[in-house]
Amino acid sequence: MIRELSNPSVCMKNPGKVQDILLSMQKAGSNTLQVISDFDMTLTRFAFNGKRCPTCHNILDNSRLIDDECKLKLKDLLNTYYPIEIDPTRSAEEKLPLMVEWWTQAHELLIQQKIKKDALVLAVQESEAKLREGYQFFFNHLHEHSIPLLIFSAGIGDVLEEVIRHAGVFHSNVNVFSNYMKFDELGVLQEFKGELIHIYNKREGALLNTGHFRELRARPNVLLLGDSLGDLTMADGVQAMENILKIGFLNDKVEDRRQTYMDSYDIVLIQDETLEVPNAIVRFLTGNK
Ligand SMILES: Nc1ccn([C@@H]2O[C@H](COP(=O)(O)O)[C@@H](O)[C@H]2O)c(=O)n1
Repeated sequence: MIRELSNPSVCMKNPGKVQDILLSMQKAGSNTLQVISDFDMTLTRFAFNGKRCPTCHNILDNSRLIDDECKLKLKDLLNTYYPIEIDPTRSAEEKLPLMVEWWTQAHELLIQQKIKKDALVLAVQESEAKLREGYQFFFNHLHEHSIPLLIFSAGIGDVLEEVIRHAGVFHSNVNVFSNYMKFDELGVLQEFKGELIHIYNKREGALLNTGHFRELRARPNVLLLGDSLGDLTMADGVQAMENILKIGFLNDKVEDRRQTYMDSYDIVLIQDETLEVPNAIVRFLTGNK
C-alpha cells in the first residue's frame, strides 16, 4: 500500500492494524487529520556523520551565550540525567521526578546567564541543529493541505521556533507548545513562563481546554510522531478520537528498547534519520496529491 513501509528501518508489530488505521484515516479525508509531533530527535536529526546533533537545550548549552563554567555544569547535568531518560530498566514513575530535577536545574543555570532574546537567532544559526531529511516536504505539504501541525516539545520554545523559522518552514498551520522564556524590558531572560513541560507531562487534552486549539476538536484522526515513551500521551484528551497512528523514532539504545517501542508505537523507525516514512504516510492520507 505504501512502498516506504518496506524500508529496512521500519518495524511493525501488527502490520494489519497499521493498514486498517491508514485506510480508515484515508477514507475520512485529510480535513479530519491533525499531526501532533515531538521536536527534538523526532523532527530533528539524532546524529549526522556519526556525531550527535543538538537538542534545543543543547543549542544554547553549546553556544557562546553561555560561559565556560556554566557549560561544564550543563554538560554534567546531561551526562547524569540523559542515561536515566533512556534507561529501559526504570519506570516512568521513577524517572519523572528526576527529569523535573534536570529541567529545573538546567533552566536555573540558563537564567543565571542573563541570555539576551536577540542573541537566540545567532545561537541557532551557529549551531549544528538539523531537521531530518525530507523536512521541507513534511512542513510544506501539511501547510498546502491546511493540516494543523502541533509541535509539542519539552525543549525551549523560543529556540525551537528559531530553528524552524531559520529553515523557512514556520508556516501558519504550525502551533508550538513548549517551554517559553520570559524576558524583561531590556530583552534579558528572567524566567520560564507557565508550567514546566518535561517529557512525562505532554497531553493535548490540557491544551484543548484553553480554547486556543479549538479547531483541533473537529479533527479526530491523529498522526503522532515521537521518540520517547513520554510522547505517547501527546494526543490524550483529543475529543472523540477516531483513529491514531503512532510513529516512533528509536534512535538510541536500540536493542534494549526495541520490544517496548514495538509494543507502544504502531510503526517504529530504527536509526532512520529521515522523514521518508512519515512523508509517504502523509502523501497517502492526502490522496497522493
Ligand atoms: N536540560 C535538558 C533537558 C532536556 N534535554 C533533552 O531535550 C529533549 C526534550 O525535547 P522534546 O522536543 O523531545 O520534547 C529530551 O529528550 C532531553 O534529552 C536536554 O538536552 N537538556
